[in-house]
Amino acid sequence: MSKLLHFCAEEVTRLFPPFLVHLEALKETMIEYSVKESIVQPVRQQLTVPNTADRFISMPACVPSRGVMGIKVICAVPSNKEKCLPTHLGCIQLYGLTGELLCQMDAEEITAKRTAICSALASKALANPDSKILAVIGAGVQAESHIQALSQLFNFSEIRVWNRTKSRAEKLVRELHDVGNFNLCVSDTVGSACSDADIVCTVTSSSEPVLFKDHVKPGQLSYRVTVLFKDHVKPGAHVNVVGASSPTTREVGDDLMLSDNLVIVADCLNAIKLESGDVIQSGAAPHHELGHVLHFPLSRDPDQITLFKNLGLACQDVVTAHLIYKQYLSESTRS
Ligand SMILES: NC(=O)C1=CN([C@@H]2O[C@H](COP(=O)(O)OP(=O)(O)OC[C@H]3O[C@@H](n4cnc5c(N)ncnc54)[C@H](O)[C@@H]3O)[C@@H](O)[C@H]2O)C=CC1
Ligand SMILES: O=C([O-])C1=[NH+]CCC1
Repeated sequence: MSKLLHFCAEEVTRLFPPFLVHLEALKETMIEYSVKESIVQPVRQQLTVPNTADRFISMPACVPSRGVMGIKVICAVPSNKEKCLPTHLGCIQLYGLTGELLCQMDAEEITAKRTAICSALASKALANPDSKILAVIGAGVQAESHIQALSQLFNFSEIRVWNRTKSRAEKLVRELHDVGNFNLCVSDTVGSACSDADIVCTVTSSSEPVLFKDHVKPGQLSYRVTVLFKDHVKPGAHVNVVGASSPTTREVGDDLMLSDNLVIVADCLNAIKLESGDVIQSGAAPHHELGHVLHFPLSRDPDQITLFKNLGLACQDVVTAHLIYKQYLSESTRS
């Protein structure tokens, strides 16, 4: 093997594709995955570190149309927050179809941005195009990337952030005060953040189990956290559910998951049935895949609530890493 090309976090930032290029590439990728079925991607492996909520996740995908395959390994370590370390750390290896290792790169920014872009694509396809109020539940890395991405596609007048630790929401609002021409503010409760919101994003993680008596089914041990209930969400709203990507974690109450008025869209129908605690524990039936609704627009009743379950897919990482690698190659050829 020749010398390994490694892009550290700073180089990934420098080589990162512009927002609209990234958006278009991920839109094509999701359609390719669901409609053309030309991407090979198993449901990822998630190893839980014993007696913790920490996960070691390996995510391979092969994208023949772009001539690449690759794997992201990502460690989700919620308790890193207390140590002031990133809670999602990882690396992507990119290979050519002949098997040569093209490069490897830091996965933090890729994970943050490609996840938010997929929520933005789902929102564009499913939400009211004239959405004015965005509610963000959580104030970590994904909260920031979701505010950045969604505010580029919608003309919001107000964005509200709720977080369990209010000071973190206040910090995020201070940091993003000049992102756009909208009122960015902190809400005291999930209910007040979501009241009249056109789009809601749940972007939380939980480290300690919290047992909610009303929500525990007979025979079920526990689930970690539920932050969003049906009463929080107005008819016609769109919800992106981004946290809770393991069978024992939740963000959404059964009342919303099982509502007759709800349409559930997943990034991957195979994965949602194995990974989403909200779907598995509520018994809700997902209806569509993101790639399908991007290709064949859904006609929906204006009072229906749409919910996009965003688990995150390896093909999104491989395609983003490929855009970064191509930018590197074009700079190398020029110099
Ligand atoms: N769908 C996808 O592709 C991806 C999903 N994620 C998931 O999104 C979620 C957020 O990720 P990051 O923003 O990177 O994490 P982060 O660690 O930066 O932020 C986590 C947020 O969750 C909040 N939180 C923690 N425990 C909570 C609880 N019990 N109740 C309410 N809020 C709580 C924290 O206050 C913080 O605001 C995580 O669950 C993560 O695993 C992350 C990356 C990709
Ligand atoms: O797709 C992804 O990278 C992740 N999904 C949940 C944790 C990390």
